[in-house]
Amino acid sequence: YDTTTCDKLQEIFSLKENQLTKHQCPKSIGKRANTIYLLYDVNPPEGFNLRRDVYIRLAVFIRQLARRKPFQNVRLVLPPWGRLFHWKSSHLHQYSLPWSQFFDVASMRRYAPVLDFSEFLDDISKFGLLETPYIQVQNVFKLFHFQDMFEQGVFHEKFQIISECRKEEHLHDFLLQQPMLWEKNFTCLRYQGSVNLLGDLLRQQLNHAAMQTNDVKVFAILNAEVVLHDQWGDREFWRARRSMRFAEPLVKIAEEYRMRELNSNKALERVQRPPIWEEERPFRAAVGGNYLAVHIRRGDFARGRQNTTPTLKSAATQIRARMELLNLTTVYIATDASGMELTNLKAYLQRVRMRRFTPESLAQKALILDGGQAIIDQLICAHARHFIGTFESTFTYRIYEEREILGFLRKTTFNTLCKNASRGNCEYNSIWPIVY
Ligand SMILES: C[C@@H]1O[C@H](OP(=O)(O)OP(=O)(O)OC[C@H]2O[C@@H](n3cnc4c(=O)[nH]c(N)nc43)[C@H](O)[C@@H]2O)[C@@H](O)[C@H](O)[C@@H]1O
Repeated sequence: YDTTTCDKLQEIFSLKENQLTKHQCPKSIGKRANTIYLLYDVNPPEGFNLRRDVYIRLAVFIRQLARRKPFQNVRLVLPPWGRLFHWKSSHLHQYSLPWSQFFDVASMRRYAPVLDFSEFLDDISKFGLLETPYIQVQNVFKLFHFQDMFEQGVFHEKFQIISECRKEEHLHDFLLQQPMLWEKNFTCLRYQGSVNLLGDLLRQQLNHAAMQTNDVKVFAILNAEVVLHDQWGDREFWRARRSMRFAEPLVKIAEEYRMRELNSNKALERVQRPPIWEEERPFRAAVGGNYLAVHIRRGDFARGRQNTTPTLKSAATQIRARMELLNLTTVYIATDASGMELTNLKAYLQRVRMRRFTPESLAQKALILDGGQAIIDQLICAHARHFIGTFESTFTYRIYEEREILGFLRKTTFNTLCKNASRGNCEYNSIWPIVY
């Protein structure tokens, strides 16, 4: 180490009382010049599956940014999962969860330089800050949409500082609840455009703060869902998406369930699943387990989207018809329906072999949590012979994507439950095929 670096760190983190000693200033600093950590978070009410899409926007951006000076050491920090609105099991601890609870972060890291939040804390501690409770965030940007997206009918990419902005009004964001983060500046920003515009914002910040050698900077973006994809559905999108493999324990539980309850296994399903995503190739010969899978979104959809969400009776009629058409005798139901709704659905599906995953014990539920249970549902739907989803549900979209990666024929995947069983005026989800 050199003492100038240590002095600089002292200054960056304003460690007035907690002076760094020579021993706290490790050699590793010299190897990691100009490290920039980009933290982000999404509007608290948004659900799990939109959050996955926001991650892809940022991962594609960070991967490309890391190729340019002075961003070679940029890191995207994955926001800890706060308690999501749809995670109803109030007896479970579901705060500040790492992404490794649900995803294979090592696999994601082979696409873009990402860190789970605890890894970020470890990383920071390498800079001799282990003893101090705070990590200084240089600037937190809270994003807002522009009121008028089109100036004289034209959509321009732009951002603009909102002068009246009170931090106290925005403290409910999960990220800001991490007690060790301390925001030096808090800026509200109107933002319109693709994620690449964030590159301009960061450059502007670095110009202001004249980045020194061996400097460390931490920035945070709140409401990152405001930034748009650079290119939705292109090769890079799909590479980032394919790198988001689920955590192994969840994959295992889904596999065991398919074997036990659906008489299905890998050999029968014949899906594409090489050990690493980088080995996946264009493939359209997956067969899938001998069952129909249906995602029936209820809850807020049943209340607020009545024009497009079928009643349970209508859904059951459509399920029966499709099973007859495909000569299938088992249906797997993924749903957020209440106990009462499930009883009704079963009544409408009498004499149909209907299956639904529930954790086998309290211990298993405590291990997988509500988020893991939803992922297991998605995995089981992804491996079915045929799938039908809910109109405009991101939960359904993620299953479509998973099936595209596994290599199913499109007609077995991009199906939508109609409002009415007669299928007149049915609204269908769009088809976004995989690109390699
Ligand atoms: C319109 C928007 O739609 C968004 O929902 P949508 O895209 O379906 O999908 P998500 O954003 O994931 O939110 C739905 C959440 O409900 C639970 N859920 C839904 N379907 C299932 C299921 O089949 N199995 C299990 N286990 N859980 C399910 C799960 O926690 C999931 O993340 C909402 O998040 C927004 O708040 C908003 O309402």
